[in-house]
Amino acid sequence: MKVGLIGYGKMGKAIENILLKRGHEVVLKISHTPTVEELKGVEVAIEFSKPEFAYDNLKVLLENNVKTICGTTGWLNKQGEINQLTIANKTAYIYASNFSLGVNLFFELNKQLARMMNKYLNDYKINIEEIHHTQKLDAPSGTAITLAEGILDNTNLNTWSLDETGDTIIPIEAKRIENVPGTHIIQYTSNVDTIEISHTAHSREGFALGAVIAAEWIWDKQGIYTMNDVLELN
Ligand SMILES: NC(=O)C1=CN([C@@H]2O[C@H](COP(=O)(O)OP(=O)(O)OC[C@H]3O[C@@H](n4cnc5c(N)ncnc54)[C@H](OP(=O)(O)O)[C@@H]3O)[C@@H](O)[C@H]2O)C=CC1
Ligand SMILES: O=C(O)C1=N[C@H](C(=O)O)C[C@H](O)C1
Repeated sequence: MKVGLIGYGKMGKAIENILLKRGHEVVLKISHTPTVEELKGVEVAIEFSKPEFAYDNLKVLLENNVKTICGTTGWLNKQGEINQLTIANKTAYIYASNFSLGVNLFFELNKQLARMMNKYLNDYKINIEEIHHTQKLDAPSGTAITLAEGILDNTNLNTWSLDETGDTIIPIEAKRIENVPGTHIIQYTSNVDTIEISHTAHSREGFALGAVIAAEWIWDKQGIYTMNDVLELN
C-alpha cells in the first residue's frame, strides 16, 4: 500500500514505523496541507495533525479521491461536511477518536456498564477522568467525548461538561501530566462504594497499529466506516 502521512509529529512517526514493518511504502510525509501534486500516487492517507488544520486537510484529500483515515481530535463540528464530501467524491473515510483495539473494546464495555447502571443513577454519581501528556491541544480528549456519548446513548443523562455539574450532566475532568500517552477512567460512586473501569495506554503503539489496520482495511472500499466495522465489534 502506498501511504501518505498528513501530519508527521508524534503519531505520524509512530505510524510510519508500523507501516514499514508491515511492508507498506510511505510515499508522502508532510506537516502542511497537501497540494494536489503531492497527492499523486497516494493510495491511502493517514491524517494525524492539529485540530485547526484537520478540516482543510480532509477536504483536499477527499476532493482528490484519496481514501482517508483521520485520527485528529478536537475539530468534529465539521464532520457532517466531511461525510458529505466522502459520498460526493465516491471515496472512503474512517474517523476514530481512538484507533487502539483496547479502547474500542473499552467503548463497548462502557456502553454495557451504562445500560446496567441507568436504573441506579439516583444512587450512583458518574464521572469521567482523562489524563494526557502536556502537549495535548484539546480537552476533553476525543476518546473521553466518545465515552460520554456512549453513556448518553444508554442512560437518561442529558449531556457532558468539563466545568458544569448537575444531576443529569456527566462531568469530565481533563488532567495534563508529562509523558502520559492516554488514560481514561469512568467511575460510578455511591455512598457505600465505587465501580470503576479504566483503560491505560502504555505507549502510542496501539493507536498507530489501529490506524494502519484501518488503512489496510479501507484500501479496497468506498464509503464511510468506523472502527467497529474494521474490528467487527458488533
Ligand atoms: N485517534 C487516535 O487514536 C489518536 C489521536 N491523536 C490525535 O492526533 C493528533 C496528532 O497527535 P500527535 O501526533 O500526538 O501531535 P503532534 O503535535 O506531535 O503532531 C502534529 C503534527 O501536525 C503537524 N502539522 C502542523 N500543521 C499542519 C497542517 N496544516 N497539516 C498537517 N500537519 C500539520 C505538526 O507540525 P508542526 O510541529 O511543525 O506544527 C506536527 O508535526 C491530535 O489531534 C491527537 O489528539 C493522537 C493519538 C491517538
Ligand atoms: O492527543 C493524544 O495523545 C491522544 N489523543 C486522542 C484523544 O484525544 O482521545 C487519543 C489518545 O487518547 C491520545
